[in-house]
Amino acid sequence: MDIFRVLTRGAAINKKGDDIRKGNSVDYSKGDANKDKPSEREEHQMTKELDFFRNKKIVLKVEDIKKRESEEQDDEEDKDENDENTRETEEIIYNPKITNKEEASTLRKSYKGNITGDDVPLPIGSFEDLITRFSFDKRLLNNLIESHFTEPTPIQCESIPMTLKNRDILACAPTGSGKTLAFLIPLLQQIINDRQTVGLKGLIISPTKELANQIFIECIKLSNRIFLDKKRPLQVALLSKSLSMKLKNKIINDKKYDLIISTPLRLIDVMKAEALDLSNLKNIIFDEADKLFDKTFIEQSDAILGLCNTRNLRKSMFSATIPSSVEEIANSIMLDPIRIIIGHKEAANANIEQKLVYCGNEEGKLIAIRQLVQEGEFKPPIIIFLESITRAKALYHELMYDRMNVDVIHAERTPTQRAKIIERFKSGELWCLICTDVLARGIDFKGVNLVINYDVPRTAQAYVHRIGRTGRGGRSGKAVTLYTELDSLAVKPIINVMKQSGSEVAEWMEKISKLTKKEKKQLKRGKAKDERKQISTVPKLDRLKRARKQEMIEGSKRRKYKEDHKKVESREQDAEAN
Ligand SMILES: Nc1ncnc2c1ncn2[C@@H]1O[C@H](COP(=O)(O)OP(=O)(O)OP(=O)(O)O)[C@@H](O)[C@H]1O
Repeated sequence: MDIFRVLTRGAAINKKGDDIRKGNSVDYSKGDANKDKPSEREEHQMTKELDFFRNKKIVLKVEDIKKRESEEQDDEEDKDENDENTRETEEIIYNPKITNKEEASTLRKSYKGNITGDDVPLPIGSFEDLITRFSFDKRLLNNLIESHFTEPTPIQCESIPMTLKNRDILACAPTGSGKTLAFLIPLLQQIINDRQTVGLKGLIISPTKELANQIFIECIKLSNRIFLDKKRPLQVALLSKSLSMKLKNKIINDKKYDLIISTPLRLIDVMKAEALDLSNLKNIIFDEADKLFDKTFIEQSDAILGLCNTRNLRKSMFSATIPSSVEEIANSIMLDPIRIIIGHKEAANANIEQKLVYCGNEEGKLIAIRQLVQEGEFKPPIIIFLESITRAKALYHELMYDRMNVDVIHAERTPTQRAKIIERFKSGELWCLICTDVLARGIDFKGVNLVINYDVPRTAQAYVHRIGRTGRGGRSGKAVTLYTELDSLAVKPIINVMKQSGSEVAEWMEKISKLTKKEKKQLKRGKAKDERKQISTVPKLDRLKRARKQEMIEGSKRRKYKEDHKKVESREQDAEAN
């Protein structure tokens, strides 16, 4: 499989980072990868993306704020920070963009927003609107601008004013469309508004450690230098194993944090030990809500809600996919909720070009990957999803053998290993990441070019989230799903997603109807999963040779370790004798 060696020569990755917004993107400017240089049109698009301050008026205002801030810091060092916030916003005159229902309706039409509920507040048309309508905190606004967030995305236009009006919300918006900030910005503002109260005021629940960590990092950036009074900074924590031990052993005060981000089990463990004071909790957010209320997590989410029993607790649910079963749950636990749908509920992000590739059988899948390489479609960074740990490992070994720059993440890898691999992938050092569904949701790798579903996902939701690792933050991306004879049922929901997302579909796909109940049951039973053949295109004899070679290498490593160990022991004995 020399073909993969093509990938290890020529192309270079810019190791400074992958944030296209900071001008650092994968650099294909050398060797064979020269052809992958962004076209003029793409460059123009990138420049447009980089033009954060399209509205010149905002630039002036931001500069005004900063100038005044430094002048005032010199003059009035002892002034109460919070009084200053209010005065500052009163002095600067902003023109809100959305002032009436007609403007709101035009804005909503522009992003296909379907908002239902009683007494729905107006959306914001810019972050400026927050200042006029909600006395938005100056520091928070500065932190947003310093992170280059100058205009709200559609889900942010809707969810921020609704949260600030204390409404429960159920929000569904495409992958990579800024849902994290959509709940973080108003939550932090709520905490600032409630600055007199000491103790935990907000909880964010996420299904995986990686996602919880990502939300925490984003939250730290946004809450930077925000003080709730002269000496008390706004305190945010990720509920890690060590923090939960410290809370349980009373090494840390249970009122220390204003906001905690956690996975369900870790939180329940701390709550049950009564190591967190929940008496002042005002907000709870379920990110990836459909996951948190599906059969794997529902008991845990229910337990959390049972333990958070403060009056008027505001609840929010966010996801890129909200099936009707989750809507029912939301309606049963929320008070007078507002339902926000951006785009089509069952569609994938429209920036993703989706493709289905028929491979006949398992061998065909490896051949299809080689073909992608030959056709120049295999442009890193790439994520490949498989349905099980065993299969992810097998593909990893297969591609490793071909000297591909690849690593694998699944539940059997330690948290440290997972974090290191993610870091390498983000920095561009690692080109291709193989994984199971542990990374299918929420994780924000900015510049991913291609997602490959090596195994067809079992549900439309899983498909939307997996392919949503590309095409984020307004960029475009590609998703290729490989399927075999065994997947004739499993591709049906995917074809539907493709149709809903406006993707081009072949004639035969048009004819495919929805799954019948019987077919759904069959799919759930995972028939194809049991019947899939091992991953390899290498003949059996070669595989045996490979295994033998691997055994010899391992054996030689073991012998060397023993010899080294003996040498150290004898040196220590000599030293003792002398
Ligand atoms: N207002 C904004 N302006 C520019 N970029 C933004 C804005 N809001 C968010 N982003 C960027 O968009 C990217 C995707 O955001 P985020 O991770 O919140 O997506 P998401 O909707 O939660 O996706 P998923 O459904 O996959 O979890 C991030 O890199 C984020 O920094």
